[in-house]
Amino acid sequence: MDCEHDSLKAGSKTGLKRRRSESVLQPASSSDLNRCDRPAKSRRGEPPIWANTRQQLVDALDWYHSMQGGAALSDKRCTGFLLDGDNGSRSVMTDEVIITRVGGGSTKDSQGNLTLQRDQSPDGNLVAAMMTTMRERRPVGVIIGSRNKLLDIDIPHRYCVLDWFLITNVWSEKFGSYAGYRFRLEKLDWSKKGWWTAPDAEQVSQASMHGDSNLGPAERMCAECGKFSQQIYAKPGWMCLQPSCSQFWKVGGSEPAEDALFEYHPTFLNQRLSTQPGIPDPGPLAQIFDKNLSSSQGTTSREEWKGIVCPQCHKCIQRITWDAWDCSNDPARAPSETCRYRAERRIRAVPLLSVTEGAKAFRSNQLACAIKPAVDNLTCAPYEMRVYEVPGGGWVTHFAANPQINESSNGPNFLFDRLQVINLGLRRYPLTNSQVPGTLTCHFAVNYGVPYKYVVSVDSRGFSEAPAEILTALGRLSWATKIAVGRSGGEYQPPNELLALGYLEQMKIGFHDDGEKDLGPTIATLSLGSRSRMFVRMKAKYHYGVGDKGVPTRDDPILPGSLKEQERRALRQEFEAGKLTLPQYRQQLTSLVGRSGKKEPPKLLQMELKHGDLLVMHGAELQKYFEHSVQPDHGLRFALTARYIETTDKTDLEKGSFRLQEDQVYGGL
Ligand SMILES: O=C(O)CCC(=O)C(=O)O
Ligand SMILES: [Fe+2]
Repeated sequence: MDCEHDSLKAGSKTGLKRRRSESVLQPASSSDLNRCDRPAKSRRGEPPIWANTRQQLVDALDWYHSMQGGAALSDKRCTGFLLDGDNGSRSVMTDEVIITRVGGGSTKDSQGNLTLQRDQSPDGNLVAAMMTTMRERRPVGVIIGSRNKLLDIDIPHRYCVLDWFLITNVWSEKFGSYAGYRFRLEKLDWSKKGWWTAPDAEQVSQASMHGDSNLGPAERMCAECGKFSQQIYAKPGWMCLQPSCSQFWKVGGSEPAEDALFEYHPTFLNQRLSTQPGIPDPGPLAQIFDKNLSSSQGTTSREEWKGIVCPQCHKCIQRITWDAWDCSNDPARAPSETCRYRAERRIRAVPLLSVTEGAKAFRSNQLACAIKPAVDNLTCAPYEMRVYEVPGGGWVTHFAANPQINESSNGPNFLFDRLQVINLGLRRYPLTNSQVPGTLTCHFAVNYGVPYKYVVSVDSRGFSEAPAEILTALGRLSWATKIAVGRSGGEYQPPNELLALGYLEQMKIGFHDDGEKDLGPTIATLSLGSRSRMFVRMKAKYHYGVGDKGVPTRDDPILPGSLKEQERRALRQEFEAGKLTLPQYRQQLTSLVGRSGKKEPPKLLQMELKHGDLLVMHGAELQKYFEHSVQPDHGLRFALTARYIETTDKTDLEKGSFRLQEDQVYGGL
């Protein structure tokens, strides 16, 4: 048995006591990232896989698909677990065992500690998945984050993979006033010490390696409920762990004091369950191989833009550039990183027919629309022009193409083929307002002309450096913009910026607006390749009139079609007439809309964008109060979007100026 753990003490509410250093660990805060109060111990080795951001892990590891929270679930099982800052009280980590909280159902108190707000249910997704995974004895990949304080080593990177572990126990305990779940993880392979252990840590004894049968079960039956509970703690002693029992979490009839000392029972801590037969072999934590040794041509499949583990430095690297995996191309790269691994991948050109043929027609409800378009088959024939007037939000004009348009010289078919062979410089950028720092867009982008900074901050190349195809597209976009704006009586401003987006399979652009401060009110897009669906909806804060925390939206115009529009207007009038105080107005508004600000507002427009189609959004309100998203559904797609950006910056103006060749000017067919 590994004696190191014999008298391991779990912390009281104020922290954790551990025999090695007897120091008290305070809850981690973001300011003490990577810093310990005592000198860090040296460690035996390096992590087999690591990452700087959460999305790097998620992109490269099949078993860790979770952008928030600790547990990664798949098919109602837990496949991976991240131990970062908030482990909760009584958590411990030894060389082979981790005991921590299941997580979920908590909020942070004023000191940043996670506290439960209600009892955690055994039927909740997380707890149920933990239990199923334990019962089925499925190995779980474990990652440690640098905010974790359970180990007194310097954790070398923001996220480091530990190893495969087994969930051996899941049980309930009391945290403050509520019952929550905790679990015990045991390293699957004890034949090698983990990289995180001290270089001089004792090797695991033969008895522990094979399971120590002398330990015997430390279980007792509760005299009150008749159910068995394991003895987790030597101090304060055995407790019934059935939350429904009146004796739950009690020793001798009363609950342990807030500052009681908890000491794990050696039998519980050192039991070895991972030697039992029937545990599936999880294989390697990731396939690590040099992509330079496989084909240098890629496909447009999802596999192509997954992350890989760098064969040289073992960092999870994302597919950031269109045509390479490049370890140095990491926006979160630390100054100490020197790896230059790069695997070039040209995406094999796909014929247009492979993305336009064979798509199943959308069902009518997939395109059902609250707003009916005015259809005009004459003005721009053979384009069919569909004009949607969005109440309170301007116009969306859809120019639906046909084969005659697509096959014409310099037309959409030609552009689709060409964009696949020229080097556009497409790459993924970090999202600016993401909740999880470092999250990259789910599409590739490149900006030409005046720099455009809204959705993502994209470097810009001047139109003088742009491939001819970009200017050809600009000619068509200018034509559509002029017609759409003219029809709605607006003032035409020629575009000076073009954003090209590239979508591989399963990529998309989520809901966003294009309402940058200096951005003109008109945005035109040319779709090439895979068919896609575009959605337009009112922003939640205007649809509901309250934000997701229930606070009324400032300057809410109460748009036509917004939720409880009439009632909201009446309430507003009462408030403005002084019949309601501000708190009364807020309270009545919130109860009127049912604090539904978190639910997704309904989609007002659902349009099918096909190869060759042009789409123009016109009206500043369309960007201010509404948002749009696009979901390609059948493979490779490019979207070329032109805008007018107001600027006085000389360099930017120069970047945005262009002259079209005669064959790039477009006047319709
Ligand atoms: O892919 C598209 O069609 C739309 C792109 C878009 O919304 C944008 O570039 O802002
Ligand atoms: Fe957009």
